Amino acid sequence: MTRTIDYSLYLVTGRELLPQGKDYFESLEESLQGGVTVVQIREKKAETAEFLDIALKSKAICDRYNVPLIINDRIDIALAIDADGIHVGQTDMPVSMARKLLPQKCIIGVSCNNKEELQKALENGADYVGIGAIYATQTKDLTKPLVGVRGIGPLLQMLDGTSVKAVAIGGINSKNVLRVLHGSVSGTGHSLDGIAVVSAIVALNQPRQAASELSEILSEFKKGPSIFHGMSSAANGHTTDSITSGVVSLMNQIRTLNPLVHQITNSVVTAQSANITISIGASPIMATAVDEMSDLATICGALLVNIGTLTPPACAGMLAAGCHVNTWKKPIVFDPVGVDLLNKWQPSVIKGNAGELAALAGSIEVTSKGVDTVGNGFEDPVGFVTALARRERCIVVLTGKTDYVSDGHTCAVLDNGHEFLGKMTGSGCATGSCIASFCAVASASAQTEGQSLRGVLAKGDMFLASIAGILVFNVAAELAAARDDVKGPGTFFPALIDELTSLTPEVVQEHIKIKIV
Ligand SMILES: Nc1ncnc2c1ncn2[C@@H]1O[C@H](COP(=O)(O)OP(=O)(O)OP(=O)(O)O)[C@@H](O)[C@H]1O
Ligand SMILES: Cc1ncsc1CCO
Repeated sequence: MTRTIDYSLYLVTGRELLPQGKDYFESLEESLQGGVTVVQIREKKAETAEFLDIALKSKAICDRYNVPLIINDRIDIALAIDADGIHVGQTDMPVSMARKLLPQKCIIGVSCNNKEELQKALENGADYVGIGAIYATQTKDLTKPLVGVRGIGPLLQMLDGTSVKAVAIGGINSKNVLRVLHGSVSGTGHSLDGIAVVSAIVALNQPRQAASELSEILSEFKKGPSIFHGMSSAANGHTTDSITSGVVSLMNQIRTLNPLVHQITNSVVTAQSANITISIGASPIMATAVDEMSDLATICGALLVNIGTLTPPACAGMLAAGCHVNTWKKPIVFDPVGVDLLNKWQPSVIKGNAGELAALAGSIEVTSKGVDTVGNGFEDPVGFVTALARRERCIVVLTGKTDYVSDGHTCAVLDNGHEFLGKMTGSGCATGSCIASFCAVASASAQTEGQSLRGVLAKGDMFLASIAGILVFNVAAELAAARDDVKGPGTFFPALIDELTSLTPEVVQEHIKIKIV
């Protein structure tokens, strides 16, 4: 009988990484006390006798904690110490051959970097796969491309319907583990069975503490319901009435809370978006320098990243800002054109027009001319946003004449707005500023007392906040366009700022055009 293995926190040893003066066996024991659930002994340089000695002593320690032990590469050592399994790389003993040599109870794991390697591992009967490298690391020379967080999901999907388990490896630590867990869930809801770490435990003086922190994050993540582990939305329970009263409540709070909304946006709209943010009752800060990002993340209520006119310094700022804001569990609204940033941090909301979201989704149904969408948009916009929200594990907002907001289960269809918005540059960017401002309010006012936030990337109902941002902007646009002093898009914009400034929740409630599908 093969032993059932809990892959959650998979420690790969690395003696060369131990802090000066730290004993290898002491470090191993402390890691086990912290909650490591499986150990792989990796000794690339040791002679056989030394490897054997380390493996035997490690086995005795692991046995005391009832934690299975796996040997890297060396079948002879695995056999000699009666290990629970063996882990092979792509250039080591093939899985099928190892299977013949090892007792039936031994599990076999294999490192995989891409679909071809994973397919081979499946055909050869591997019990688990180590997917990596996710991030660049110093523990291993990389000869293959990084898988990246977003590369994990498609590989996990290949394991659907099999009993093969998967862990991700490469540069994972307590800072990025939640991003890896959230960002790697496949479109079919397949999530990682665990994460493998080396330096995030071994290189520390307090491995017990490091392991226990990682273990807590992992178990909080796994507690969440199915595909939506830790996602910020209560959309499932929403009705049009609950949305209307939720929007009224967010509007009532925004002017007293006056949240600081950090926006890294394009050079075309920076001042315009900052003014719109002020008019709805929030406070903009449009900083882009990398050095400021860590401090800003502590004081802002939400972050907006819009990549319309991307320059290398702004890109570096976006990278840093998103990582810091994720760490503080604050909302991020992403207005996309390029997707690589999403390997580094997890947005709470993605907002775009049909052309932008089609590009993000890899769909050819809709194309863009510059920043504008060509044609009528998607044939099934509700299906599209719902699928994209599921895939990206965040709220997705599709703007246009009609706006669609989905959390992957429920879709809200919003029919407010005015055609003048389509004739003004940066109206989509402004919608993003409004959404980010309400995300800041929803996050700040979220009821989280007594609730662990360890498995969650941002608190608050981002579905409701996205709807509030769109409604406030679009109802004010209707009021502005109807004014006698507004003759066209030129006079419309100042009137829009005025209407946003004086807009009340009661007026929004009167004008709201919403359907839940
Ligand atoms: N014809 C229209 N009628 C009503 N509302 C509209 C119309 N066009 C756009 N809007 C509203 O304007 C806002 C921006 O949406 P849009 O899809 O135009 O963004 P965008 O294409 O990203 O804009 P930009 O690239 O100029 O920033 C949304 O709130 C949307 O509801
Ligand atoms: C016109 C334009 N060009 C790059 S960003 C932008 C603002 C609208 O998205």
